[in-house]
Parts: sequence; structure tokens; C-alpha cells
Amino acid sequence: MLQRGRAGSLHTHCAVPMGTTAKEEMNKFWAKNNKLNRPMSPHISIYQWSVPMMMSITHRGTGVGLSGGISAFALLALVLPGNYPYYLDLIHSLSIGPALLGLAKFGIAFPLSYHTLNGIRHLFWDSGKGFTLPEVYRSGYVVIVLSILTSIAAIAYM
Ligand code: HEM
Repeated sequence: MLQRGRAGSLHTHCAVPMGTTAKEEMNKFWAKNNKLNRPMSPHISIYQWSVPMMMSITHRGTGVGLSGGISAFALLALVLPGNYPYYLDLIHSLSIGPALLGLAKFGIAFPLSYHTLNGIRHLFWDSGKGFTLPEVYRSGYVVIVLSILTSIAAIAYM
């Protein structure tokens, strides 16, 4: 970089020698960490678990789960020979108990309702509001309770 010195004269300023690649720097970084037996960032084992943290992880988990589930459903619909009512009848013919069936339905309904409601919480945060710790907890509990209630309501209609 060209900089003007105190006396006003121009001189070049070279901060980093360009002798190494990013990969070499990373290798050096990890070799040093291993040699000094340093714990790996972000030190997952030393964090104290909290409700907002669990909810954040669950939002990502349900987002990825929904993406995978919907993609799998769409692909199966394309490649399987039968149609939807056929497979629905097939499931009915297995005579699965109501408890297991309810659990399976909850497993489908909950990720969708949780991700949608928590997504609305995220969009609300995007307005710049609701970031005090009590507000984060309060909106979190509202989302958890509403997700469970809407999932149970959806199961009743499934
Ligand atoms: C089947 C429907 C949906 C799928 C497959 C889906 C999938 C995903 C995925 C994969 C992510 C990224 C998660 C991460 O890496 O952290 C995500 C994030 C997000 N989703 Fe969804 N989503 C769906 C529905 C919704 C709905 C209905 C809403 C809102 C009403 C919503 C709001 C959000 C928001 C706000 C984020 C970003 C959260 C952040 O800032 O970290 N999503 N979603």
C-alpha cells in the first residue's frame, strides 16, 4: 500500500509477505494447536446449555430436516410406481397402533410448526426488536407452547 510518511514523502508499506498459501497457513495453525493440545473452538463442551441455544439449534435442525424430507417425498413421488392413496392404504393395512401412529404424525407436524413459528420469531427479530434476554426467553416459550399445540391440532385432522 502506498502511504505518505510524516515528512510527506511517499513510501511503500508491506504488511504480509506473500510467500505462503492459505492452505499452508491453515496447516501451520492446526499443527500448532495440536502440538499445544489446545481445545477446538467453539469449545462446545464448556458451554452451559440454555433454552435459546437449544431453540437455535432446533431451528437449523428442523430447517435441514424439512428440506431433506420434502426433497425425499418429491423424489419418491416421481420414481415410485403407485400413487398417494395406494401408499396411504398400505400404511392403513399395516394396522400400526394409535400411539405409534400419533408419534409418527407428531414427528412430521412438529418440525413444520416449530420452524414456521420460530421463523416468524426470527423475522420479528429482523425488525431489530425483541433482543433483551427476558424477551428472547418469553418469545421462545411462546413458540414452544404454540408449536406443541398446533402440532397436536394438526394430528387431530391428519
Ligand atoms: C417446508 C418449508 C421450509 C423449509 C424446507 C425451510 C428450510 C430452512 C432451512 C434449511 C433454513 C436454514 C437453517 C440454518 O442453516 O440455520 C431455514 C432458515 C430459516 N427459515 Fe425456513 N424453511 C421452511 C419454512 C419456513 C417458514 C414457513 C418460515 C417463516 C414463516 C421460515 C423462516 C426461516 C427463517 C427466518 C430462517 C433463517 C433463520 C436465521 O436467520 O438463522 N422457514 N429454513
